[in-house]
Formats: sequence, C-alpha cells, structure tokens
Amino acid sequence: MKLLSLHVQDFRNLAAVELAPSPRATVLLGENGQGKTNLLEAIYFLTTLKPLRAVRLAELVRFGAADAAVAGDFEGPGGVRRVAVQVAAGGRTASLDGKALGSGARLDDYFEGLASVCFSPDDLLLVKAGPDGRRRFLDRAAFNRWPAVLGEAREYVRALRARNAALRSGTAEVEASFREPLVRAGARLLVRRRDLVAELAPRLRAAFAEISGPAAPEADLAYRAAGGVEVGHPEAEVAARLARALETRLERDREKGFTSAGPHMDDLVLALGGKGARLYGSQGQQRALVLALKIAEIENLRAALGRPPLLLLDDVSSELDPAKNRFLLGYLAALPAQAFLTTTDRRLIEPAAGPDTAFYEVRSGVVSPLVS
Ligand SMILES: Nc1ncnc2c1ncn2[C@@H]1O[C@H](COP(=O)(O)OP(=O)(O)OP(=O)(O)O)[C@@H](O)[C@H]1O
Repeated sequence: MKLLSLHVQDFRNLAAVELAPSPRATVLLGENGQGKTNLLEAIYFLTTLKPLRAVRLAELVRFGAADAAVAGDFEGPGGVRRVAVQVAAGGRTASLDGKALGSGARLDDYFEGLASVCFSPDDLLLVKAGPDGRRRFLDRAAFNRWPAVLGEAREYVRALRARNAALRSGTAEVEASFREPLVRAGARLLVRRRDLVAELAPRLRAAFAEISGPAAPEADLAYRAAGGVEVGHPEAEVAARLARALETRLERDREKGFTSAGPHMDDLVLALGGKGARLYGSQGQQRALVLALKIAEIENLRAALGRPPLLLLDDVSSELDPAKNRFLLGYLAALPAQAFLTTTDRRLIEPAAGPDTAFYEVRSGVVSPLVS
C-alpha cells in the first residue's frame, strides 16, 4: 500500500497541505515547532484512526477552526482507495472512497492493507519508563497486526470502567454482572498480546544481536500478567484463570474501588542476558533494545502483510548515538518501505536518502517542496 497523495486541512498548525510523497523516503525539514511532527501525526491518525500524541481529539483541530480533515490516496493491489478522517465537535468520522464508515465490518475495509509504525524520541524511554508506555506499544502493535484489536481493546476499556463503577457503588450482584464481559474482553486482549509477543521475541533477539554485536547479551521479551494469570493456554482457559484472579481479589478490589488484575495492569518485560533491562541495562543498551523492538515490529508486519508498513520517524536521528543512527539509516535505506522522516538537520538523515528521496520544508505550518 503506497500513499500517493496526502491532503491535510486545519490539523494542528497545518491549515492546508497538499503533498505528493516519494514512494520511498520523504524528508520533512524545518526548525523546531514548525509542524513537522504535526504532519507525521496527521498521517498516523489517517492510518490508525488513533491520535499519536493528543489526549483529546479536539487538540487536533487547528486553533479557531471548526474541524480538521486528513485524506490520503493509497495504491494497493486492488487499485487506488481514498481513506479520509475528519474531527469535529461530535468526534471522529472516517470514510472510505467517500462513504462514511459506521459498522465494524466497514472499518475492517478501511484498515485493509494500512499499517504504520511511528518511532519518536519518546519511544526511546520505552524500557526505562513505566508500564503504561509498554502496554500502549503492545496494543498499538497488536492493532497494526490485527486491526480487530481496535474494537476489542475498546470493549475491554468499557467493561473495565463499568466494573470499576460497580465495585465502588454497586451491589455484589451488579458487580458480578459486569465481571463476565470484563473477563471475556480481557482474555481476548491477553491472547492477542501473548501471540504478538511470541511473534516479536525471536525478531527482537535477532535485531538486537545485529545492532549490538556478537559479544552482547541475548535480548528477550516476555509478557507478564498481573495477578499471576497464566496466559500460555487456550483463550477459554485464560478467561477461566482471569476470572479466578478477579474472584480472589474481589474483597480488596471492592475496598479500593478498582480492578487489580487484567490486561490494564500487565507489563511487557524486556530482558538482557536473562536480567530485566529496566533495572540492569545501561542507557545505551536500553536504547538499542527499543530500536530492536521497533525493527522487530516492522519485520513482523512485513512478514504478515507481505510488505513493510508505512514508517514515520520523528527526529530520531538526533537522539541516537552515531553508531545506532548509522545502523537505523542503513536498515531504512535497504528496506523497500515508504517512510517519512522529520529532522532539523538534513545532514543527520542524508545517509538514508536515495535518488527518489523527496525533501519538503515545513515552516509555520506551511509545507513546500525543496529542490535539492
Ligand atoms: N490545535 C493546534 N492548532 C494550531 N497550532 C497547534 C495546535 N496544536 C499544536 N500546535 C502548534 O504546532 C506547533 C508544534 O508543531 P510540531 O510539534 O509539529 O513541531 P515540530 O516541527 O515537529 O518541532 P520539533 O522539531 O520541535 O519537534 C507548535 O507551535 C504548537 O503551538
């Protein structure tokens, strides 16, 4: 799936952008605060229907504007499709070839062949920071792999909110009635994450060894479920185990008004030489692990989709040491992927540029082609 053209209107500080990306690398150059990340965010939003940074969708609408819109023409095996998304006061509306999407089935059509992986400096804290970021990584990666996860994860959050409210103010009966949907949606999400971790782990090991050399310790990835829920079983059994964990914790959860077991409490453990990288890895090793994790996700999608996902790299080169940056750019140059890279310093990403690299300048929300 190649993005042939991009149209952005009133998205963040981008009033009106028309862009014809390169089939390979498109570089967005500009000073700080000009709108480079906003443009990546527009593409990310278009391809995932999830905001990259915003907490509320309203943040995406340009100050003073009523709504924001992003549209793209994607070329795939079945021809060219136009996907579009609009944000207004009422929320988000996605459309495919001019028809608004309502039902889940149409949403599957929307995501058919679309997948994008974003890599930003914030990701470099993935190992070091709290479990929230790792769960977020897992869910976004699982959604890239299986678009149905978008709805499944939402269902889980809805069920969790309902049960937490019941724990705080409901009777035992009300709580019990909310537990079953929570267990069903929770087990589904656990199995998705477990399967994804199983796919990513060998790829992470290989990528880390390539980045760090043969003398480096072996990298590993494991899913750690809260409440001792064992996830290495068929989904129905995982559900039974989650239900038991909730039962055991019921009194405590009622006191706290909060569900203390389930995917929202779990973690992704990254290890080096059998030891937790969060506690024992050096900063350089932790960053190499994150880079390896991103490459693992890209390679996994490439194998699953038959082609690499769309890549969005937000000023990563300035945050990586020269050796890791060389590795990343070498990897990108060899990958037949469509990529967007932002930078304040053209020299940093020059090694990834080829004859078909397109350069654009971003200044005060205006995006213009640069003739190199
Ligand atoms: N809803 C909005 N409406 C208008 N402007 C916005 C909105 N949200 C953010 N901005 C503006 O966008 C600008 C930041 O853009 P962006 O994050 O894309 O910068 P950047 O070019 O990537 O810079 P850096 O190199 O520092 O990361 C800020 O000036 C901010 O005020």
